[in-house]
Amino acid sequence: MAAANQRASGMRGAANGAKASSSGTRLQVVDDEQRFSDELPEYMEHRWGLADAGFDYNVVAVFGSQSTGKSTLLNRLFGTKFDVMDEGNRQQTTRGIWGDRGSDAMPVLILDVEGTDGRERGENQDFERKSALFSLAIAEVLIVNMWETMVGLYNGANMGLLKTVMEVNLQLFGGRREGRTLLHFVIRDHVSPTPLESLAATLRKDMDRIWAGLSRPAGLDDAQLGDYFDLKFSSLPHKLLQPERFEQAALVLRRQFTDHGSRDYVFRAGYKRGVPADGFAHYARAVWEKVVSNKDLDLPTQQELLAQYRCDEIAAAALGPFREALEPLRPRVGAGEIVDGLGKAARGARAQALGSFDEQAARYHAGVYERKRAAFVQTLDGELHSLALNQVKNALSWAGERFAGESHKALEAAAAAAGAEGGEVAAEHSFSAVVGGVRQRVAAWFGAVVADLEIEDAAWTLGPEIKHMNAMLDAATDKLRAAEMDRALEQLRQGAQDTLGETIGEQLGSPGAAMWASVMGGFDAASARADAQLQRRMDLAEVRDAAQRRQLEQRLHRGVWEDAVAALREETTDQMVLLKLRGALEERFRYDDAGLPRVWRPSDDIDAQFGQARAAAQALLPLLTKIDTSASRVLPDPIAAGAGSFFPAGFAAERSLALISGSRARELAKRFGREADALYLEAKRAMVTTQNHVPAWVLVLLVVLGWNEAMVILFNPLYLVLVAMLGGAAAVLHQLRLWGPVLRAVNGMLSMANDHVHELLVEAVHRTEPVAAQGPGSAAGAPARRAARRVRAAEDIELEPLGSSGLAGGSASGSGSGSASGSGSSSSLRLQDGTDPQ
Ligand SMILES: Nc1nc2c(ncn2[C@@H]2O[C@H](COP(=O)(O)OP(=O)(O)OP(=O)(O)O)[C@@H](O)[C@H]2O)c(=O)[nH]1
Repeated sequence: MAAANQRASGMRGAANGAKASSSGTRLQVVDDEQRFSDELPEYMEHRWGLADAGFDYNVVAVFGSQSTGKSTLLNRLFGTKFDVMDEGNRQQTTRGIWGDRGSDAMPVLILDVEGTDGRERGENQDFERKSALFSLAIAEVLIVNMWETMVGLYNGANMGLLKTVMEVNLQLFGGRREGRTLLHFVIRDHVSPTPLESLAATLRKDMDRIWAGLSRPAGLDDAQLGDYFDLKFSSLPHKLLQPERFEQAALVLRRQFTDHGSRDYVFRAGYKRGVPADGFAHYARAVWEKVVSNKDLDLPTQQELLAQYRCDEIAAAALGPFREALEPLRPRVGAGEIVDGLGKAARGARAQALGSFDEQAARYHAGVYERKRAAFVQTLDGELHSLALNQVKNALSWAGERFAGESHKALEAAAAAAGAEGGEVAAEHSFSAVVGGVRQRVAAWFGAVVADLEIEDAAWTLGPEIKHMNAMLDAATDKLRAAEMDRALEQLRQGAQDTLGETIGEQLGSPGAAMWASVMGGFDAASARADAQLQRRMDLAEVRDAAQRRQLEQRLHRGVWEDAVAALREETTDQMVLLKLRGALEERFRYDDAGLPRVWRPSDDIDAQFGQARAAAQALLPLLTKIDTSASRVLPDPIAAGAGSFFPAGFAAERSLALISGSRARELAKRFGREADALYLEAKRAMVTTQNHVPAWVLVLLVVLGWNEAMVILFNPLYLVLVAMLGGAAAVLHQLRLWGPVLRAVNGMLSMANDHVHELLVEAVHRTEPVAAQGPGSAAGAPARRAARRVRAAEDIELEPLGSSGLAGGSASGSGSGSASGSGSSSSLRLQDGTDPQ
């Protein structure tokens, strides 16, 4: 077995040089090259199942010379399987420090320590001191194993080593160490008649002597051995010579380690190191490293270090499930969802994590635990705060949308209700009532979301988010109010436009001197009504700021004014103005005072009538060129914009008055003149047509006188054929619609003939001029003047086009001379029969 153990000792762990046994549950905690095993935590947890034992476990170590049956004793007491030296090959069996758990679920961690005085180590006592010091520091019970024959010996009983170890122990772990250590002396091969008490007394004296001779650190001068150690003594018979008694005594001794009820039960509460099982591995390593480095070590400080380490470990372990619990919720919140029950889940995960932390970490150094707990809480709450803020952000966004959406709907419903009530907004449909109601609902919903996320003892609160939400709702309300006022302005403006448009259409439809007074009266009434309604709408919408109210009033006034101006401009387009002027002209010229259409007779003074009617129509044009606001009681006089004015600053109030520019007015006057001329000619034609009507008796006379000629034609084949041909040609022309070109050709021929006659006449007049010069009263002069008038008339009649500007100027004088009195007027009349209308 020793060989096997050697082989085991010879193996080097890849990580730390220490190794586990190839069989069983033993672990070489410290190898013979003083390296501490990395596997101890794993053994504590899985192989030995001690990690969850809390404080309910014990640590036992053994101290003694090499090959004094230490492993044999431990195996008997705890059912372990530490290697025991082969009888036939006496050499060191245990190298380094081995650990194992007691059998039968005994919650005892046993450390089998390499024996002292080993041949293999020689003079080098370094390891045996360190291992002894380590055992003394971490074990509650240190079994000091020795042969009976060693009792009383100083070196043989390892008293020298024990002294050194106790001395260093005092220096390293002195002062404030917690828990004493039981030094359990087990005397082997007790075969002499010397009673155990006697042997114990000897050893106790040796211990006192050692203690007295210790060099103590400052402050520990009065420290007693009993302050640090309890001493207990047992003996066992010779294993080889008295095997049965040995086994029985070993069983009795075992009960001292297993029987809680036994009076000799060795594990007392006072020996506890205060290290929970799950922190033991770390603690043991820290002690070993301190022992190896031999630096100053304060055990409570070490416990603090341990506590820090363990608390961090526990916190990290508790953080895992905490994050796992919240992990599915994070992406949902990140995607903008408002996760139902997030607060509950968060609080649950937090409580679980803290509970788990408290359960394990509370066993450690109180100060460290409190600090670490606070840090852990901070970590948890930090993550929860971030999650909560994201949820609140989503809720905020949703609250904003919901507020805007519901408010819009409610306002539209209110507007519809107001429409049904004839535009009057009832208080319950007012902006403040409608939006206030929605806001209350949204705020309550948001408050519930926030309340769900609050954590009672968290360092943060979501109060600022409520403020944020209120600010957001304030801003959204302002926006809605502005939109509501825009809508109100639009409605009021529309209402004003409807009534005012009617007045404007009516007044400008038949313009007159009182037109502007009526229009302005309508404008004043519409403005005042709209203003009164605006005041009410502003009150209902809680627009309280005076400047804001003034601004809205000005916007309304400007809007109503602009609509009025737009309507006026529509009424004063070129077409409309010409229509109005023509209408005015026709009304006076074509209709009589009774409103009946005139039928012109030769006796009528058509020129005078025309002149008066045209003058009256032309007088309307200046009236339409500019809005006359002088009759308005509402509009400022002079009309202006700016602070305190009816119109907002920047509005070109004065310019808005102009309807028709000067150049446009002149152009319109020309066009109207031409249209008037056409009307005049039409009237003239109508009179000529009346005048040229062929009387019935002429027709009768024509039939009577032409009877013979008709008979001649009828009964003369030549004439008949000729008439038939002419009739056929006329029918063809009519069918082919060629009368137009034919008539134009005839006209051309007539025109040429006319020119020729004209020349002849002029020539004849020139030849008769000397006769006419004899005096106006001469008989020969009268036909010549008539001929001359005919010539001038003929000249005038030929001039085209009809109705040039000369008519507007010349004829406006109302001279009554038919064709503008020939005073340079280009207005002419071509009569098909070539006669002068006068
Ligand atoms: N005489 C005697 N021999 C014993 C007793 N117990 C064990 N032995 C023998 O002593 C030898 C050494 O026993 P171990 O248990 O290996 O001793 P150890 O102290 O563990 O040895 P190391 O681990 O090498 O220091 C073995 O051969 C045992 O059989 C005992 O009580 N009396």
